[in-house]
Amino acid sequence: MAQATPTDDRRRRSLAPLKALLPFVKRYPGKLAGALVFLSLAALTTLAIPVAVRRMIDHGFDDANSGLIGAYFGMLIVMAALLAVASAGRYYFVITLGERVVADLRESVFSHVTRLSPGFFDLNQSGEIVSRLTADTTQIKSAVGATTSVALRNSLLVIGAITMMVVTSPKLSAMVLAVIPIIVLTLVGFGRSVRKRSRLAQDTLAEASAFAAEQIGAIRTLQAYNGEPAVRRYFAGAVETAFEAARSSIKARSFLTFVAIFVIFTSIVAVLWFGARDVMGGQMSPGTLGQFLLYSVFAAGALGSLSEVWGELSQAAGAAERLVELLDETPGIVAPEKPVKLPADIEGRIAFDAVSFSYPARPDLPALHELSFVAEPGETVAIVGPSGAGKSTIFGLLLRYYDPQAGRVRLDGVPIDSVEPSDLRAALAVVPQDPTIFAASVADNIRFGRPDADASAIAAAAEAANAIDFITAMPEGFDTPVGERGVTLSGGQKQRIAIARAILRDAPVLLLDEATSALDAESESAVQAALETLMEGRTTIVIAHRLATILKADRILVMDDGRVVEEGTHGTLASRDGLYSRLAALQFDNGQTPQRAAGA
Ligand SMILES: Nc1ncnc2c1ncn2[C@@H]1O[C@H](COP(=O)(O)OP(=O)(O)OP(=O)(O)O)[C@@H](O)[C@H]1O
Repeated sequence: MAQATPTDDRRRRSLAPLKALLPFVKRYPGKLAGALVFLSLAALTTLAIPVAVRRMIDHGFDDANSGLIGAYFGMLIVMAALLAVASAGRYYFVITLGERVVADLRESVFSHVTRLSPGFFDLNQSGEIVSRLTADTTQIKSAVGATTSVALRNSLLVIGAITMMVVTSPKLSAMVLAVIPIIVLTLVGFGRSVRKRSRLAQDTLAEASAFAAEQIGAIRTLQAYNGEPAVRRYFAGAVETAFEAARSSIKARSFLTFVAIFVIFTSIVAVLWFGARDVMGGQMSPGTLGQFLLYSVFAAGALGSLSEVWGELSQAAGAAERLVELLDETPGIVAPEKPVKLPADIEGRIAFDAVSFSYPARPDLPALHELSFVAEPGETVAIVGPSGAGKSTIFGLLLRYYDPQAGRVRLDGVPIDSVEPSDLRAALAVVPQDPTIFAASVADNIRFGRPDADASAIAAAAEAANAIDFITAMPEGFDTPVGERGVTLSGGQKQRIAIARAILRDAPVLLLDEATSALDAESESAVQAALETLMEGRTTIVIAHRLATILKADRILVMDDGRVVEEGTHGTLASRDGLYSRLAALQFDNGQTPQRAAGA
């Protein structure tokens, strides 16, 4: 995604990206407080146990105090109960907090992604973004929940146990404490390397997901070209790379665990040896040694877990960093601070005024050069021109998917970058060449044009779009699911659903990208008739591929290489010896004579 800079590199070495999660955690002070209370309670109870054990060893076995032993055991059971309650409470609060934070994080990342402009998606793969939304957030879930709680509990335990060790026996403590810096340094050093490797693993995984999503989406083409083996090999390769990256991060973590546990327990054995000599020499009571030993085992166990947890937190930091990058991505198209309102009754005058534009993915290759034209209210303007001339780009700019580098686009005299993008888009209805059909019912697909439309409005739109016959013939009529991207529909049916959607939208300006694929004569005339209903009384800009459409247009703009090179009606343009007459001869005829096409 974003290019790595030296600052990125510095960030990459710390747990800092996890800080970005704080605002999400702070939204739930109740859960956070609950988690902290139970966390501290569990740690305190654990820390009290060795004291009870010492009293039991030193006094419980005296004949004089034999009655006390029952009381000591009773006390231990109360502590066990407390510890159990505190641990259960901690688990509940911490895990729900983790789940809550990740749910919020997913919502906000997704909602941010929907705000990003198409320019961002020209440069990033959708499958990769989905992987961030799922795989990375899952990794953060365990970090925010379980891992943080283990980290906090163990930090409290380490601090508490060490304090109690010093209180119990300063001499023995000094020996144990000498090894702590060794452990901490190893932790920090390995944490960095784990984090870097974990990020690499997540990045590779995201690439593999993006690849898989694309291939699965194109399964028909894949099979038609016998591309399965190559694609399988590629995916397996990507997954193996991700596995290797994960394994190297796990290796680093295992070694870290080995060092921590070995160093810690060796130092405990040493302490036990010196302590035992003190007990035999009468300088220390057996209970005190027992108490000290328990504290050092607690401290050691806690430090051991901390080393593991550190690795996990470093991994989560890698994932958080990727999400933060996505959240930091600013939309290329922003609403103006003080948006101008479009007139309530939009007439639909469209003006391009010396517009120059190149796509973010191809900054050096202008798609439009100082392009100017006007479409008057109610007028039908056909745009024709060779492939790559910039026809679709005009739609992209009008919909404000992108902003031009120079020049202005106006709707009813108002520059479109001074209005709220949603207001602008509400004034436009689009029928693309290859309409997007969602995996939903026919009715839901049409309702996409106006979400509050009722069933009768949807049926009326389907009727006007000449779609009603095939819809009612479907097994469940309007409620029939159409499959992913409408795989169960024919090309002409998809187009008519898209037209019904645009009819329902009832916007003053219609942007129509005519399908190039040949439909059979019957569905072609059904689609054509539906379009004519739709165009009535609206300003229509149509990227035209059919002579029938061109003949009906009020005006034709002929485009070549990002410029309007000719303008006029079919009659005037065809009689000139220009690009239009050449295109008309080659492209629009399609075996149809003008007369037949006009009458279709
Ligand atoms: N998202 C994009 N990123 C970068 N370049 C693009 C993008 N979309 C189009 N282009 C380039 O911009 C130029 C104009 O493309 P455009 O899609 O507007 O052409 P068109 O006239 O609609 O072509 P066609 O009739 O083949 O659909 C082409 O050179 C194309 O390669």
